[in-house]
Amino acid sequence: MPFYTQEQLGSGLRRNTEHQMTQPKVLISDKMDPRAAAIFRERGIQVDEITGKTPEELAAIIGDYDGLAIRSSTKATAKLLDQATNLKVIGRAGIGVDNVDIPAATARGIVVMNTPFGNSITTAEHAIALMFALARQLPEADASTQAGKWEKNRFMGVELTAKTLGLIGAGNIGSIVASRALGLKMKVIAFDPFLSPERALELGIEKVELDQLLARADFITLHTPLTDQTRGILSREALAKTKKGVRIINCARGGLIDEAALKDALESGQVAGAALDVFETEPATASPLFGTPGFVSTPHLGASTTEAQVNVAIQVAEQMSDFLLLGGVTNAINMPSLSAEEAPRLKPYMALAEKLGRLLGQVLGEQVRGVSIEVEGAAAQLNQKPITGAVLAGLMGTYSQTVNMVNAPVLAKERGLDVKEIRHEREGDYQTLVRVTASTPGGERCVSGTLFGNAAPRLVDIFGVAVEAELGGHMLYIVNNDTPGFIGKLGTALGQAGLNIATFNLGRRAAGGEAVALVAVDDPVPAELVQQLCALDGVREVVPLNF
Ligand SMILES: NC(=O)C1=CN([C@@H]2O[C@H](COP(=O)(O)OP(=O)(O)OC[C@H]3O[C@@H](n4cnc5c(N)ncnc54)[C@H](O)[C@@H]3O)[C@@H](O)[C@H]2O)C=CC1
Ligand SMILES: O=C(O)CCC(=O)C(=O)O
Repeated sequence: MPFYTQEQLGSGLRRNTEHQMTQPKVLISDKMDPRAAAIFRERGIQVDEITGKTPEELAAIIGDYDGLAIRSSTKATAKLLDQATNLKVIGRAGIGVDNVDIPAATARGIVVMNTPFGNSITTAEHAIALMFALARQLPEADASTQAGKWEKNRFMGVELTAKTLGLIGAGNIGSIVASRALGLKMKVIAFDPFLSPERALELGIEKVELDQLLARADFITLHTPLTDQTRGILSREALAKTKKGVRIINCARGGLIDEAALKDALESGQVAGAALDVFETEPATASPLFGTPGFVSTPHLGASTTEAQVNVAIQVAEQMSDFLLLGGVTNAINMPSLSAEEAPRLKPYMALAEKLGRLLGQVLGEQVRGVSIEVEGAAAQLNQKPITGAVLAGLMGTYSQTVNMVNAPVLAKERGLDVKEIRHEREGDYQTLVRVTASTPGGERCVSGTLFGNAAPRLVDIFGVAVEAELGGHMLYIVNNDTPGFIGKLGTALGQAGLNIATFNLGRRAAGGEAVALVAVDDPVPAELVQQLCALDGVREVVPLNF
């Protein structure tokens, strides 16, 4: 699967093993609102809903699918993805993608997308709900009352008004929590190294360092992803620096808080209350924290409202369908976005770019040290990233079976390929042009192409020689001395080898100088014929090409 071609994406069809065209197939492997499956079906995608499978059971069936729609239960590990031989897209109906091995997916050319906003209000509301639960000890009071105890004097709460809320992480969800907390007349401070002072001002919150937040906050709520920097951000040492009697809420990810240290801090009274929706190990069916006074928990319910689940189900199904049917890319973690509206306009450019990359890869091989991709005229109005991805996929596709637009930029970087992007808004000789220049030890070599009728890719220049050729199927690239009679000899050799010529395109640097022929033939060119052609008088180079 070197490149998601028109056949693989955008036509709504896919090749099955018998090379027949079939509908794309999606597996929904976690419990999801039924609207997701309905959307896939409405858009002509086959869908199976198979939930609760073990990793081994999932590995046995995943090879059948083009798309995998998940929430947080399915673990898309490298081991599972090894079996996912047809998979093109993983859609996470939610925000956190820590259950997906992103580098493994990228390396296999699988786009990973999430739905970053569909459940954020719901999760922010859950954090606020837990803050109230802690402030007024609602779970304990409820349990006691329903046990017939009526312990009115046991449950003395605290007001939220005028208290300081410390946000760790003020992104999507953190900023919604801030707005709700400000409505409750709390003072909000935030530790987030990526929060700009302007944004803090706009949110009406104070940006502080972590130690200041620990020292000042009456309530702390966490809203960061789990990364190497945030793991254990509320460590034993950090908890010791908090204001005595602080209350802590975590609706983000388990692993942000040292759970053993939290238990000790609750028992010592340093922390008056803690509410966790997320745990280091999930499902958390046992935890030393369970039963600790002041501890409240929910089973990762942050996103569990009807509204949020409908939002994320619809969004993930639409995004995955757009990708599988039209090539549109929205909210991808490992690929630049490409809207479903942009995708049809970009598609012919991506086909052109892929062919130019493939041409360079086949002619120059391992000599290519870097590429510069220039877009000119109409092409410069478009998103250049997909064009670059397509050039790289074509270039590296000549020696890698696994490269595609998704993993090409990463693979290029890994291989030390220097990639440059240049944009010329003004038209040159053509209304639209893509030029790819490869740097090689022997100097720069450049090919250019345009679109005829805004749709049909054509090569217009190869290494400084003007030609006009459609790149497709089996071809021969021949460089020879421009002498009378050469074309006749070439035609005879091809005819004797039983190879039918489909199209013949010629160009030359100067009369009597170097000439170039691009010949499209109906069948693959046998190696013996290449040798025979190399031996013809005046031939300098013969390269069989496949597109
Ligand atoms: N409990 C649940 O069911 C749900 C949990 N979540 C989780 O909530 C978390 C937050 O989600 P969003 O707000 O949408 O993410 P976001 O990406 O919009 O915000 C994360 C914020 O954390 C900040 N951040 C990153 N590294 C940091 C560090 N070292 N120290 C302090 N701040 C740092 C970022 O700058 C960003 O502002 C994620 O972990 C997500 O997976 C999301 C939805 C539901
Ligand atoms: O799908 C869920 O219930 C979990 C949501 C979540 O954790 C997320 O979106 O990051």
